[in-house]
Amino acid sequence: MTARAARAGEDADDLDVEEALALVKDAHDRTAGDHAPGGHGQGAGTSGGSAHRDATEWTEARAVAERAPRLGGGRSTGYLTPVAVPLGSALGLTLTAPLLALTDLPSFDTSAMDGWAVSGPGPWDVREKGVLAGHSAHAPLTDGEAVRIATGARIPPDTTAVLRSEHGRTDDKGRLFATAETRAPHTVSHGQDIRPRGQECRSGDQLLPVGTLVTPPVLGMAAAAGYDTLTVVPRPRAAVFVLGDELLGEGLPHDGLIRDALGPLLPPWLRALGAEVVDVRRVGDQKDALLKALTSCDADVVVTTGGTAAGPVDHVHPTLRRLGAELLVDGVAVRPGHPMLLARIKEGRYLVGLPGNPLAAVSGLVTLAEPLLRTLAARPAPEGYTLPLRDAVQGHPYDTRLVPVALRGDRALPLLYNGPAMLRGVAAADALAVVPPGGAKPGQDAELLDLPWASGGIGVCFT
Ligand SMILES: Nc1nc2c(c(=O)[nH]1)N[C@H]1C(S)=C(S)[C@@H](COP(=O)(O)OP(=O)(O)OC[C@H]3O[C@@H](n4cnc5c(N)ncnc54)[C@H](O)[C@@H]3O)O[C@H]1N2
Ligand code: MOO
Repeated sequence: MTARAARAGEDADDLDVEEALALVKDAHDRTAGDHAPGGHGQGAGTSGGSAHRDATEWTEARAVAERAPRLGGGRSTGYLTPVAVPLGSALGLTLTAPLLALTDLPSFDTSAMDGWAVSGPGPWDVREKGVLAGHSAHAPLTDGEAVRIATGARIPPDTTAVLRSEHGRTDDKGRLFATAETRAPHTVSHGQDIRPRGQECRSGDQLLPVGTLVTPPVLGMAAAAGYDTLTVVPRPRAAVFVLGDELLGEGLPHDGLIRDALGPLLPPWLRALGAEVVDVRRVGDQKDALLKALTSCDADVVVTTGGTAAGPVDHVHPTLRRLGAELLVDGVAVRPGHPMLLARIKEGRYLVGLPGNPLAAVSGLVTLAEPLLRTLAARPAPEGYTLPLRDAVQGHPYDTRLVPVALRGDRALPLLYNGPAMLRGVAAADALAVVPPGGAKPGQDAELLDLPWASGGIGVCFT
């Protein structure tokens, strides 16, 4: 680390979130549509020349990606073949069968409190040996008898109620009395503090419907109801191929070479979208390199970065042609990211081609990879929502713009440094705002796409 980097690290320790945001949010007289102080180049919202001639409209592109697995032969549901997995591996997956109770819950009459199981009205003679949770049946109580009982313990037959420990006292002869706190001393209401068998469910009851996302409480519910495994849609297997000979895996940029920003960004983001990342590779710019990489990979979804345009070493389109792949989306009317593409390589195998510019790649990820993976994994669609934008956002004349925003109270604050080659804005963002062609005025409602970790949802499984 250089002295300067070390100093920056020290400074960063002192920054709170607001200060960090001040580095990327609107300040002074810049409009939120600017990409950077003095920003030009890097393609303003209107950059990139004229719209791609056959570009698919942004909403339609997402719909095509979502539908693709349902239409490509194979399973009409679109999702992958369900498997039974141990509870410990099911978090974030979707149930393909309703969760039916395998037992009554509680499965026996249970004490809800620590105290005494009593039979009939008090006072009661207390039996010597108490009842602890996890022990099997005890002898029935006789009228006027009590036994010490723990929360969760099985109720002895002929118990009429449980008297909480703080509501009873024993005299020196070991006789138990209900104290004044029970309002009507000597009596406890029938069934008090007993959880009857089947109170929550009977064996066979439907606890959760098909399509439920497995969350931590679902895992707990399934375990309580007797499950060791759950039948779920497995995670789609994704591979990441990072194209470009100009990319470095470590160190500082030099001699026209730059750091690969997408190799570190994509795998955890794909995991947050529900994928299992099975392969991350750098693929060189030689003519056959991508073809070779694709033919040696059996992932459900291959995500490539770079090489989508028409430059001399942009191999994605020619390789797809050589493979006889079906192009489902070839360019989207969105900025950044318009050269993104989606192809079906063969039945059940997809390629999402992300542009090389890093924010353009993020745009392709949320536009094409997210809905595709969602259908393959049978995950529920995120709830759409809108918030008013705090500031105006410059629009593209024809294309939708995706602009990093920070959520502050009930407003979305557009962030600077949102040019296609920049990650500085999105690195501080909570969501991407969908800005329609022509732009948005201050206070105008914008649709927001939460970044998968920002909502604190189940997407936060990076493992
Ligand atoms: N004549 C035209 N040129 C370009 C157009 C166009 O319409 N006509 N579109 C521009 C737009 S918009 C984009 S986006 C890019 C897409 O290009 P590619 O997908 O072919 O990507 P590359 O050329 O390989 O790279 C573009 C840019 O991004 C950098 N890059 C690539 N990979 C990474 C990475 N893993 N980490 C960091 N940076 C990366 C690369 O060095 C380039 O600077 O095309 C425009 N050109
Ligand atoms: O405008 Mo490009 O699609 O840089 O992202």
